Amino acid sequence: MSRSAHPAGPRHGDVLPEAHATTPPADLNALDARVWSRTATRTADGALAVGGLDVRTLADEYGTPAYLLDEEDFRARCRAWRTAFGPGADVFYAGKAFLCRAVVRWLTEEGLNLDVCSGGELATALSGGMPAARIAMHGNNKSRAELAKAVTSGVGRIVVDSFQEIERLAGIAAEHGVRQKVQIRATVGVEAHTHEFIATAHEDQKFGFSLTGGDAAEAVRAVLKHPESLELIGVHSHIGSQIFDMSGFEVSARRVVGLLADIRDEHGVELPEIDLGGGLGIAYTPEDDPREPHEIAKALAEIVGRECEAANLAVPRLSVEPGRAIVGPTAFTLYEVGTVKQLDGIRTYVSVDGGMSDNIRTALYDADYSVVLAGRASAAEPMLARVVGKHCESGDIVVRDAFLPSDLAPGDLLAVPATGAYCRSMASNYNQVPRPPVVAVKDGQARVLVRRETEEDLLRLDVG
Ligand SMILES: Cc1ncc(COP(=O)(O)O)c(C=O)c1O
Ligand SMILES: N[C@@H](CCCC[NH3+])C(=O)O
Repeated sequence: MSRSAHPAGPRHGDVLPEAHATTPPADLNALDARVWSRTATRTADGALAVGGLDVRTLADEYGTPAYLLDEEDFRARCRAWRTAFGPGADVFYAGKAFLCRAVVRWLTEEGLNLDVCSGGELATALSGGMPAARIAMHGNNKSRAELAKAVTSGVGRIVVDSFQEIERLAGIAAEHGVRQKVQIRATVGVEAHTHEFIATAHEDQKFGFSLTGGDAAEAVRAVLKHPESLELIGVHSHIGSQIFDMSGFEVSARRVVGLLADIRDEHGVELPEIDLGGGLGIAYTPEDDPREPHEIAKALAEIVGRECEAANLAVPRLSVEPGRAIVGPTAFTLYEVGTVKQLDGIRTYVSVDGGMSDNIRTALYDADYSVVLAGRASAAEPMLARVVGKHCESGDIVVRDAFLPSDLAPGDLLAVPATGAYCRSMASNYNQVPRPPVVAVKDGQARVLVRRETEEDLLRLDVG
């Protein structure tokens, strides 16, 4: 994803059929600020440290693999988004990127709202103390139970995604005597420049109501037929994920405002809100160049303001739903090297003690990551290697092509940055491998947010 075609780089005469790394970095021990969280640094003797803690100590204490989450960075990113959008807009953190109760508390304290898309995410949000009114619920196939829980908990909005769901939700809200606020998920017909699995606004896909096909207008009519149980507050668009190019968001904003104008013309109502979703890309490697929240906020406010003026509409309240852009850069995964296998003339495989069960993104989206030797610094020559996991799958790749010091050996610690989003939340127990813990670090203190799974945890579910 977002991967440019890199020419193969030289390495000990190896043949590198599909190498993506370019030339070795000038300093293999350097921590590039684009991919590392803000408190990541090297200690005087060269080890990686974060939140004031040396990864060697963290590995001893919490084991590997482990996700280490920089709380200060997380909070700073929340504040940057809040400040950029200001009091006239709402920032909903997309819980799917990574959610646990501590994160919910941080979000609540930092003034963010929360987007959930399953009963489990809703339960975590409520259990972590997020006021229900600040929760938005998504999903293309919410169950009756999930809808009922959302309605009875008092969630601030439900984003409806199908005609069946509109009727289902109207019935549930009526049953509970609730007038539920809803937004309509519109498919705005944008081909977002990202991996096809995570683009969501082109016509041929499962989410939302098509604008061009007229389904979005029909969905508005369907919602407005239930004035006692549904209150239509706005239109929602999410064009995809890991996007760098602002033009897709601009087209989306223009089309969403166009729909608001059509609704005003047909029904005589001006809807008070629009949500332009999440999707802002982050740097997984130093080649990626993401936009900052204030640039995004400015661009979106300008386009919405301009389009509303042209359509003679009052500017609606704007909301956005960043997930990856908040949590992605705040964590890295710490692994221990188990084997280093040099296949002469082919490549070097470095096996770590995790893999596709803690980071499926490389296998699923062909995603790029970077990696550094974390337990020490090294002045050895760079070698081009592939960092792989321990699973019974040859596609079990963590970092496809990485320059690491050639004195790398079993027992060394490696750290893969930018794994805060969609790694723990998409982790699996493939090969009955227990999922790693999430450990928050701040000001020299570490705190387990999500503990490591144990074999007992796995066996507890096995009741046959
Ligand atoms: C509706 C919705 N909002 C927000 C997000 C968050 O996206 P990201 O983590 O790319 O910001 C997603 C996921 O793509 C989504 O489906
Ligand atoms: N899970 C995806 C993004 C999809 C987000 C949800 N719509 C990723 O890792 O990039």
